[in-house]
Amino acid sequence: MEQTLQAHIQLPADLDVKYALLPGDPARVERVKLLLDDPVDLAFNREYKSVLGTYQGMKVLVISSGIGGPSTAIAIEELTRIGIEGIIRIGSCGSLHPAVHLGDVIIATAAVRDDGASKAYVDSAYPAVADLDLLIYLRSIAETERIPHRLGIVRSHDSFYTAREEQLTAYWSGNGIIGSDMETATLFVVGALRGLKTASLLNVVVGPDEGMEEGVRQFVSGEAATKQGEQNQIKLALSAFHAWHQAKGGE
Ligand SMILES: O=P(O)(O)O[C@H]1O[C@H](CO)[C@@H](O)[C@H]1O
Ligand SMILES: O=c1cc[nH]c(=O)[nH]1
Repeated sequence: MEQTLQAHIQLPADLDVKYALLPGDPARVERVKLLLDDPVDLAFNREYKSVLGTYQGMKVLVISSGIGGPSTAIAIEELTRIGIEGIIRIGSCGSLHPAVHLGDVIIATAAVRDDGASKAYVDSAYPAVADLDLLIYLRSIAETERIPHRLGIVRSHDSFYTAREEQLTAYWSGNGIIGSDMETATLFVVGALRGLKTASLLNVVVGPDEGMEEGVRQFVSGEAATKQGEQNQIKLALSAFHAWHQAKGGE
Protein backbone atom coordinates (compact mmCIF):
# COMPACT_ATOMS: atom_id res chain seq x y z
CA MET A 1 0.00 0.00 0.00
CA GLU A 2 1.26 3.51 -0.79
CA GLN A 3 2.50 5.46 2.26
CA THR A 4 0.76 8.73 3.15
CA LEU A 5 3.21 11.61 3.00
CA GLN A 6 3.28 14.42 5.58
CA ALA A 7 1.53 17.43 4.08
CA HIS A 8 4.46 19.86 4.00
CA ILE A 9 7.71 17.98 4.36
CA GLN A 10 6.39 15.29 1.97
CA LEU A 11 8.05 12.42 3.84
CA PRO A 12 6.59 8.99 4.70
CA ALA A 13 6.47 7.49 8.22
CA ASP A 14 8.59 4.43 7.38
CA LEU A 15 12.02 6.05 6.99
CA ASP A 16 13.15 4.46 10.27
CA VAL A 17 15.26 7.47 11.27
CA LYS A 18 15.36 9.11 14.71
CA TYR A 19 17.76 12.04 14.28
CA ALA A 20 17.26 15.18 12.21
CA LEU A 21 19.55 18.09 11.42
CA LEU A 22 17.55 21.25 10.77
CA PRO A 23 19.23 24.08 8.84
CA GLY A 24 17.09 27.04 7.80
CA ASP A 25 18.52 27.30 4.31
CA PRO A 26 17.77 24.51 1.76
CA ALA A 27 21.21 25.15 0.20
CA ARG A 28 22.85 24.06 3.48
CA VAL A 29 21.23 20.62 3.09
CA GLU A 30 23.44 20.06 0.04
CA ARG A 31 26.56 20.93 2.05
CA VAL A 32 25.59 18.51 4.86
CA LYS A 33 25.00 15.86 2.21
CA LEU A 34 28.73 15.97 1.33
CA LEU A 35 29.55 14.79 4.87
CA LEU A 36 27.16 11.82 4.87
CA ASP A 37 27.59 8.28 3.59
CA ASP A 38 25.10 6.94 1.03
CA PRO A 39 23.02 10.15 0.86
CA VAL A 40 19.64 9.91 -0.87
CA ASP A 41 17.58 12.92 -1.94
CA LEU A 42 14.09 12.57 -0.53
CA ALA A 43 11.85 15.59 -1.18
CA PHE A 44 11.87 19.31 -1.92
CA ASN A 45 8.50 20.90 -1.28
CA ARG A 46 8.26 24.65 -0.51
CA GLU A 47 11.19 25.41 1.89
CA TYR A 48 11.53 21.79 3.01
CA LYS A 49 14.41 20.05 1.27
CA SER A 50 15.40 16.66 2.71
CA VAL A 51 18.21 14.13 2.39
CA LEU A 52 18.62 10.81 4.21
CA GLY A 53 22.09 9.40 4.82
CA THR A 54 24.28 7.70 7.39
CA TYR A 55 27.05 8.97 9.63
CA GLN A 56 29.32 6.33 11.17
CA GLY A 57 26.60 3.78 10.55
CA MET A 58 23.81 5.88 12.15
CA LYS A 59 20.86 6.97 10.00
CA VAL A 60 20.31 10.71 9.91
CA LEU A 61 17.86 12.99 8.14
CA VAL A 62 18.70 16.53 7.03
CA ILE A 63 15.79 18.85 6.32
CA SER A 64 15.58 22.62 5.91
CA SER A 65 13.03 24.58 7.94
CA GLY A 66 12.90 27.81 5.93
CA ILE A 67 13.06 31.14 7.75
CA GLY A 68 11.17 31.74 10.98
CA GLY A 69 8.98 30.08 13.59
CA PRO A 70 5.84 29.07 11.63
CA SER A 71 7.59 26.92 9.03
CA THR A 72 9.88 25.53 11.74
CA ALA A 73 6.90 24.51 13.92
CA ILE A 74 5.31 22.73 10.96
CA ALA A 75 8.56 20.85 10.30
CA ILE A 76 8.85 19.79 13.96
CA GLU A 77 5.24 18.54 14.05
CA GLU A 78 5.57 16.53 10.88
CA LEU A 79 9.01 15.17 11.84
CA THR A 80 7.53 13.97 15.15
CA ARG A 81 4.82 12.14 13.20
CA ILE A 82 7.41 10.20 11.18
CA GLY A 83 9.28 9.05 14.30
CA ILE A 84 12.03 11.66 14.78
CA GLU A 85 13.20 11.77 18.43
CA GLY A 86 15.94 14.42 18.32
CA ILE A 87 16.45 17.59 16.30
CA ILE A 88 19.58 19.74 16.19
CA ARG A 89 19.22 23.05 14.40
CA ILE A 90 22.32 24.01 12.40
CA GLY A 91 21.57 27.68 11.80
CA SER A 92 23.24 31.01 11.23
CA CYS A 93 23.00 33.96 13.62
CA GLY A 94 24.25 37.38 14.63
CA SER A 95 26.63 37.96 17.54
CA LEU A 96 25.38 40.05 20.46
CA HIS A 97 28.56 39.61 22.47
CA PRO A 98 31.93 41.36 21.90
CA ALA A 99 33.86 38.10 22.29
CA VAL A 100 31.68 36.06 19.91
CA HIS A 101 33.24 36.32 16.45
CA LEU A 102 32.49 35.33 12.86
CA GLY A 103 32.59 31.55 12.44
CA ASP A 104 32.26 30.80 16.17
CA VAL A 105 29.57 28.25 16.98
CA ILE A 106 27.04 29.28 19.60
CA ILE A 107 25.64 26.32 21.53
CA ALA A 108 22.31 27.75 22.67
CA THR A 109 21.38 26.80 26.22
CA ALA A 110 18.05 28.67 26.03
CA ALA A 111 16.28 31.29 23.93
CA VAL A 112 14.38 34.51 24.48
CA ARG A 113 10.91 33.89 23.02
CA ASP A 114 10.56 36.92 20.75
CA ASP A 115 9.02 34.68 18.10
CA GLY A 116 5.29 34.47 17.44
CA ALA A 117 5.02 30.73 16.75
CA SER A 118 5.93 29.46 20.22
CA LYS A 119 3.38 31.85 21.74
CA ALA A 120 0.69 30.28 19.59
CA TYR A 121 1.43 27.02 21.44
CA VAL A 122 1.89 27.93 25.08
CA ASP A 123 2.06 30.87 27.51
CA SER A 124 5.28 32.94 27.37
CA ALA A 125 6.11 31.88 30.95
CA TYR A 126 7.01 28.44 29.53
CA PRO A 127 10.81 28.34 29.05
CA ALA A 128 12.62 27.74 25.76
CA VAL A 129 15.52 25.48 26.75
CA ALA A 130 17.79 22.97 25.05
CA ASP A 131 17.95 19.32 26.08
CA LEU A 132 20.57 18.82 28.79
CA ASP A 133 21.97 15.50 27.48
CA LEU A 134 22.56 16.99 24.03
CA LEU A 135 24.14 20.09 25.59
CA ILE A 136 26.57 17.96 27.57
CA TYR A 137 27.59 15.98 24.47
CA LEU A 138 27.93 19.15 22.41
CA ARG A 139 30.11 20.94 24.95
CA SER A 140 32.38 17.97 25.45
CA ILE A 141 32.84 17.35 21.70
CA ALA A 142 33.41 21.07 20.95
CA GLU A 143 36.13 21.14 23.61
CA THR A 144 37.80 17.92 22.44
CA GLU A 145 37.69 18.94 18.78
CA ARG A 146 38.81 22.49 19.60
CA ILE A 147 35.85 24.05 17.82
CA PRO A 148 35.63 27.78 18.66
CA HIS A 149 32.34 27.95 20.57
CA ARG A 150 30.41 29.61 23.36
CA LEU A 151 27.43 28.41 25.37
CA GLY A 152 24.74 30.92 26.24
CA ILE A 153 21.25 32.29 25.75
CA VAL A 154 20.16 33.50 22.32
CA ARG A 155 17.18 35.57 21.19
CA SER A 156 14.83 34.41 18.44
CA HIS A 157 13.05 37.18 16.59
CA ASP A 158 10.47 37.53 13.82
CA SER A 159 11.61 40.79 12.18
CA PHE A 160 14.73 41.76 10.27
CA TYR A 161 14.13 45.20 8.76
CA THR A 162 12.10 47.24 11.27
CA ALA A 163 13.33 50.66 12.45
CA ARG A 164 13.97 49.16 15.91
CA GLU A 165 16.46 46.38 15.05
CA GLU A 166 19.58 48.18 16.36
CA GLN A 167 17.79 49.23 19.52
CA LEU A 168 16.56 45.68 20.15
CA THR A 169 20.00 44.22 19.57
CA ALA A 170 21.53 46.71 22.03
CA TYR A 171 18.85 45.94 24.63
CA TRP A 172 19.28 42.17 24.53
CA SER A 173 23.04 42.40 24.27
CA GLY A 174 22.99 44.56 27.41
CA ASN A 175 21.06 41.79 29.15
CA GLY A 176 23.61 39.07 28.49
CA ILE A 177 22.13 37.50 25.36
CA ILE A 178 24.95 36.29 23.11
CA GLY A 179 23.34 35.74 19.70
CA SER A 180 20.20 36.19 17.64
CA ASP A 181 18.41 33.98 15.14
CA MET A 182 14.82 33.32 14.09
CA GLU A 183 14.03 29.66 14.88
CA THR A 184 15.69 28.44 18.09
CA ALA A 185 12.91 29.50 20.49
CA THR A 186 10.24 27.79 18.39
CA LEU A 187 12.36 24.63 18.17
CA PHE A 188 12.95 24.46 21.93
CA VAL A 189 9.32 25.10 22.89
CA VAL A 190 7.50 23.01 20.29
CA GLY A 191 10.14 20.27 20.57
CA ALA A 192 9.71 20.08 24.36
CA LEU A 193 5.92 20.04 24.08
CA ARG A 194 6.19 17.11 21.67
CA GLY A 195 8.71 15.20 23.83
CA LEU A 196 11.72 15.63 21.54
CA LYS A 197 15.33 16.26 22.49
CA THR A 198 16.43 19.48 20.82
CA ALA A 199 19.55 21.62 20.54
CA SER A 200 20.60 24.58 18.41
CA LEU A 201 24.06 25.27 17.00
CA LEU A 202 24.42 28.70 15.48
CA ASN A 203 27.25 29.70 13.17
CA VAL A 204 27.99 33.39 13.74
CA VAL A 205 27.67 35.18 10.38
CA VAL A 206 27.12 38.73 11.65
CA GLY A 207 29.92 40.08 13.83
CA PRO A 208 29.30 42.02 17.07
CA ASP A 209 29.75 45.42 15.41
CA GLU A 210 28.32 44.59 12.01
CA GLY A 211 24.92 45.29 10.44
CA MET A 212 22.64 42.24 10.03
CA GLU A 213 22.12 42.79 6.33
CA GLU A 214 25.81 43.11 5.45
CA GLY A 215 26.79 40.05 7.53
CA VAL A 216 24.18 37.83 5.91
CA ARG A 217 25.24 39.10 2.44
CA GLN A 218 28.91 38.19 3.14
CA PHE A 219 27.90 34.73 4.43
CA VAL A 220 25.92 33.99 1.27
CA SER A 221 28.91 35.02 -0.85
CA GLY A 222 31.10 32.45 0.96
CA GLU A 223 33.11 34.42 3.56
CA ALA A 224 35.89 32.09 4.82
CA ALA A 225 35.41 32.17 8.60
CA THR A 226 31.67 31.59 8.34
CA LYS A 227 32.19 28.79 5.83
CA GLN A 228 34.45 27.06 8.35
CA GLY A 229 31.92 27.76 11.12
CA GLU A 230 29.28 25.95 9.07
CA GLN A 231 31.52 22.89 8.63
CA ASN A 232 32.24 22.93 12.35
CA GLN A 233 28.57 23.14 13.36
CA ILE A 234 27.60 20.27 11.03
CA LYS A 235 30.35 17.97 12.32
CA LEU A 236 29.54 18.90 15.91
CA ALA A 237 25.84 18.11 15.45
CA LEU A 238 26.54 14.77 13.76
CA SER A 239 29.02 13.79 16.49
CA ALA A 240 26.57 14.69 19.27
CA PHE A 241 23.83 12.58 17.70
CA HIS A 242 26.33 9.74 17.34
CA ALA A 243 27.33 10.01 21.02
CA TRP A 244 23.67 9.89 22.06
CA HIS A 245 23.03 6.97 19.69
CA GLN A 246 25.97 5.04 21.19
CA ALA A 247 24.78 5.81 24.73
CA LYS A 248 21.46 4.19 23.82
CA GLY A 249 23.36 1.09 22.66
CA GLY A 250 23.11 1.99 18.97
CA GLU A 251 19.31 1.61 19.02
O1 LIG B 1 20.72 30.43 8.18
P1 LIG B 1 19.44 30.03 8.86
O2 LIG B 1 19.50 28.69 9.46
O3 LIG B 1 18.23 30.22 7.96
O4 LIG B 1 19.26 31.05 10.11
C1 LIG B 1 19.24 32.48 10.08
O5 LIG B 1 19.23 33.04 8.77
C2 LIG B 1 17.93 33.57 8.45
C3 LIG B 1 18.00 35.07 8.34
O6 LIG B 1 18.97 35.48 7.45
C4 LIG B 1 17.02 33.15 9.61
O7 LIG B 1 16.42 31.90 9.30
C5 LIG B 1 18.00 33.04 10.74
O8 LIG B 1 17.59 32.31 11.86
O1 LIG C 1 20.63 39.12 14.16
C1 LIG C 1 20.60 38.25 13.29
C2 LIG C 1 21.65 38.05 12.37
C3 LIG C 1 21.57 37.05 11.47
N1 LIG C 1 20.46 36.31 11.42
C4 LIG C 1 19.45 36.50 12.29
O2 LIG C 1 18.45 35.79 12.22
N2 LIG C 1 19.54 37.48 13.20
